[in-house]
Amino acid sequence: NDFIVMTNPEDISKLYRELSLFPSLTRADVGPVITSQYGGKYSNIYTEWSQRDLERNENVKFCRQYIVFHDDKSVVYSGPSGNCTEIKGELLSKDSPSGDMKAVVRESIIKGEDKQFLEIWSKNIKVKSINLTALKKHGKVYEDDQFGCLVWSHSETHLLYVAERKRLKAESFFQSCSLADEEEGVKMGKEEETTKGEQFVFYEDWGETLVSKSSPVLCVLDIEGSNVSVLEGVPDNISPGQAFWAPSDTGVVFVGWWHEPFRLGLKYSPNRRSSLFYVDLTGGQCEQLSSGSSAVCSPKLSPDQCRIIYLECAVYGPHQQCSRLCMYDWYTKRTSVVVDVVKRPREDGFAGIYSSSLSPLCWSADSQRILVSCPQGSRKVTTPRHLSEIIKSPGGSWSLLTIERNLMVVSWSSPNCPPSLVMVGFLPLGGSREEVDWVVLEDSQTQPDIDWQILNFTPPPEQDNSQYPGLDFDALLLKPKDVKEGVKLPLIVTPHGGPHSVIVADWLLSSSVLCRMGFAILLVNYRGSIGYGQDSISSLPGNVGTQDVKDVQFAVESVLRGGAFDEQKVAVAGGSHGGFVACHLIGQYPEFYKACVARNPVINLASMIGSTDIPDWCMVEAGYNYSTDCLPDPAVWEQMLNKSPIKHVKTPVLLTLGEDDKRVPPKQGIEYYRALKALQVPVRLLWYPGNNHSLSKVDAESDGFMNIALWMTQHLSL
Ligand SMILES: CSCC[C@H](NC=O)C(=O)N[C@@H](CO)C(=O)O
Repeated sequence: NDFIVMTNPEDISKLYRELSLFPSLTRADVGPVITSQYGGKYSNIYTEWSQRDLERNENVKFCRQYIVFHDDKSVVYSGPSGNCTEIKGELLSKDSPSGDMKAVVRESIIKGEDKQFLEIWSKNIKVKSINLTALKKHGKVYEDDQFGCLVWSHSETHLLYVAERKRLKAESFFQSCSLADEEEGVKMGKEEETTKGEQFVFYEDWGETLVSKSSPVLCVLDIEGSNVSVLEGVPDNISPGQAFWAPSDTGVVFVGWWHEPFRLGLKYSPNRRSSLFYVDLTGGQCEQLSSGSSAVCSPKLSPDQCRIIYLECAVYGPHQQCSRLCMYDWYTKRTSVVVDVVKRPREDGFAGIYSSSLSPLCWSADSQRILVSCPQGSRKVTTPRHLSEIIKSPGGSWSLLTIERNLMVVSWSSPNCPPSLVMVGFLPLGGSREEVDWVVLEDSQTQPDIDWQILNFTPPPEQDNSQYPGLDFDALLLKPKDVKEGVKLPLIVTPHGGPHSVIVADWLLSSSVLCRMGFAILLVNYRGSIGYGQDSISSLPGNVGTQDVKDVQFAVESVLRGGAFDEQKVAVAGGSHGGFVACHLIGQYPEFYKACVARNPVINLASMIGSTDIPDWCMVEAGYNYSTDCLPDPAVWEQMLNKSPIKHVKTPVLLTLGEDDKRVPPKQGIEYYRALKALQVPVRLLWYPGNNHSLSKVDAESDGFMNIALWMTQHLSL
């Protein structure tokens, strides 16, 4: 076995640096159709990208434009127009529907203080710059993809956005206003209203990644008068977001999340009670457009402004579920289900919709079809409304960035191809069987040294789920290419988090670097993952720590039987619920795994329920129903403890924890660290300040990767 795994830290960091250069596509907008002086028609395509900058220790955002000549049915010529430009300080931006203007919400530090501005650009002039901070009509503008939006009215005279509700300045009962403050107030012509005794009042927030987001309000800028107003009429017990202008700009449609009796984390949790609402601009009346007993998100108005499509799922239960695609008819006020929940994958392969956000534009030009990108097993595909028309795609993952007048912009990537392949193509007419003629705008660099495949597994009869029998699952296997015969590779097993999420055949930075170092990586989509039908999802709650763990072990042992891997050099790594599975694996199969890495792992469900932003998750995954008024019950706690991985362990563990994680508080990892120390098991703990659940800040991610790689090489004795 003369195969050498890369172990030198200098070489590993060089490789990481090289592969981390590939940017990812975050957005694409198609501009209006322009007719050139020679009669040819073209549109500009604006794209935004994100790239890690290891030197500056930040993710940089940049844009690049392309020009696409077409005849409304096919692309005639396309190419980039100009080079990339870095984007700084822009929180939100949006071109007006005609393409004549652009709105930007910008953050700028002035004299050491954060200020927010709303800018209007026309041609090459910034025609307005409104200091939103000085106006004091509201708090900070929401730039997140849960609530945030920046939307032009159809008339292009108003802009709609979401911001934190204004809070009165809180003062102590014992503090008198300083002379300087008073003078400043008098100079500005407005003395700020203050309130006493409210300084330390607790404000609930919406949890992980949405801390400091508590009470959003809908705001409208009247561009002509530079006047900002906060919309009235939204009920007080509702947090509004994902808003857009109703047909003819008569009012605003939005998703409202109930925040009573208290807020629960929203990130990765589209199962929160919410509804579609309409607030009328003249009377301020608010109307509920969808049932109040489900969870809805991502409403999109059709180009003919007659219908709204949105996603719907059940409240509570598994956090990610198979969604229903619903349609609300603006004029008949009737709602229909366009695509229902799919329990088992159908004959044609369609397994249901698993998404909590549709693309910003997803309608065909005739307002008859919808395009959705979502996982179907280990692949991510884009499907039009008629299911038989699933666009046949090569392996890998397709993401729809936008569709405008039937011109689709997609990004494609696979485990050996970074996601810079931007393609455009026209959606064939409804009913036609024509294939899409894709044109590549930005090519990508395939990694010839990485081989990958999708493996399918049928659990053995004794591990079948009696309530949901006959469920299969699959896994992605990445291997270094062209390994000599007889060479046995070290194997890193990776269960995903969630548990109701999935690893699709996408570009995965850390897996590709580990693969180039000489490891094989097995990423297992155990039963309970999304993309395989609702039954698969429903089969896991109550069985966490057993079904997921056994599926992963079954996949690993099946792969090892193939003889291509070194049974003495198997390690496991996972984050969050994936960390829970990893820690269970080393507890349940003590001699099998030689090293373990866990990022923000769930260690003890019983102790986590009181500190996570999603206590319902602990109840549901332990097999119980959740209600907001449920009080601690010793029998439930006993079950939660029994299902947790804090057991006898011999395997060395590397823990990577985010100080600001609201989802799986780092105390979970500390609990495990202490147990391992007491057992005298080698453990190393990395503590990342300023990081939350994902540990995705550039320095935490790159430092975490290096430590993981070196932990593996050390404990697999490479
Ligand atoms: C109470 S923590 C639940 C686990 C967590 N689920 C949702 O946030 C999790 O596993 N997260 C995954 C992403 O889905 C992760 O990899 O962080």
